[in-house]
Amino acid sequence: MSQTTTATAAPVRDHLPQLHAPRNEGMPLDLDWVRGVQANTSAIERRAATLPGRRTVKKEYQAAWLARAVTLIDLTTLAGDDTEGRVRRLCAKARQPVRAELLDRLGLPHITTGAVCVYHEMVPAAVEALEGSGIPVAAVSTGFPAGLSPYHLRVREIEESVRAGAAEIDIVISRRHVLTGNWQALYDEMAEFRAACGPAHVKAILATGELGTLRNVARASLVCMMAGADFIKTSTGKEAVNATLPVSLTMIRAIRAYEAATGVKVGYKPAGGISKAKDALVYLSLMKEELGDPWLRPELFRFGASSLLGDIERQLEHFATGAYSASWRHPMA
Ligand SMILES: O=C[C@H](O)COP(=O)(O)O
Repeated sequence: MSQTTTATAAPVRDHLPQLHAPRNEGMPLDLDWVRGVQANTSAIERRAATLPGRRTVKKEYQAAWLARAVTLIDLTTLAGDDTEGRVRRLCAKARQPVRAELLDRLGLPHITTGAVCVYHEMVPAAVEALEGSGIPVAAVSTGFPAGLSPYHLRVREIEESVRAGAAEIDIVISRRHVLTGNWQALYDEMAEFRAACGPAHVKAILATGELGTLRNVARASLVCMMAGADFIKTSTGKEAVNATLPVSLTMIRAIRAYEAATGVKVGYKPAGGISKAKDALVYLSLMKEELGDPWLRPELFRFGASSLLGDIERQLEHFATGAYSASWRHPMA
């Protein structure tokens, strides 16, 4: 049962400068709703298992879809040996992620990535390097990746990153609140983190690989949205298991349920281990099928990825020239 997703036109043609979606103002914690959420793990896993083998996008549209995927990448470096120089090179890549000549040959518009994602200390360098580009800087925060530094310092870290110019803050939640079913504590934490973000949009990293069950993933997604998360994000990239398709289905369906109840569209960011162009196409078709076209834009969908762009570039080069280039020709920074 191969269902083919077809684009009606080159899907990147309408790529606009980066805009954020309206904020999610949140709602009071509805514990009955949270406790009533179930996740049918075997059904979710069965559905997820059918996704990679399907022909998701027709061949003739693939280059355009891959270019679309580039516009959705939070181009990321989160390494202990990050330097301002590396971040500046990454930002140059974000401004021009694919060679102009290649895009011209494919008849595609010039594009940028969705954002650049760095640690707090690298925010000023990224802000300076991206000035005038319209590309937002995202800062990981709140004691990323474990989220176990003193609580007041986690709140302070958010405020400092916003002051340094980050337009997006990727916070990590306290996994223990999920594992102990303390939904009130998770809600309060998320609401305070959101308030500390001020005008910056907030992505809630659930670290799903550490939450035990898909039911916990579904409930944590819902609580974070109720507390005002603008995006929910799977992983830090540092857990043993990061973004997976079953987790994505679970979180996407929580987003759908939240929209049905509140009318508010919350964004989705799978992160960690997404490094192949073909995986990006699977995610795009999943978003289109489960949530629809609004979630194919940077306002509502991002890939958290450090090496995906290199593989997409190689595929685009193949579309343009018929030959693959070596991966070393596509350095990130
Ligand atoms: O949020 C982004 C992730 O840390 C990137 O993970 P990755 O290096 O596996 O692509």
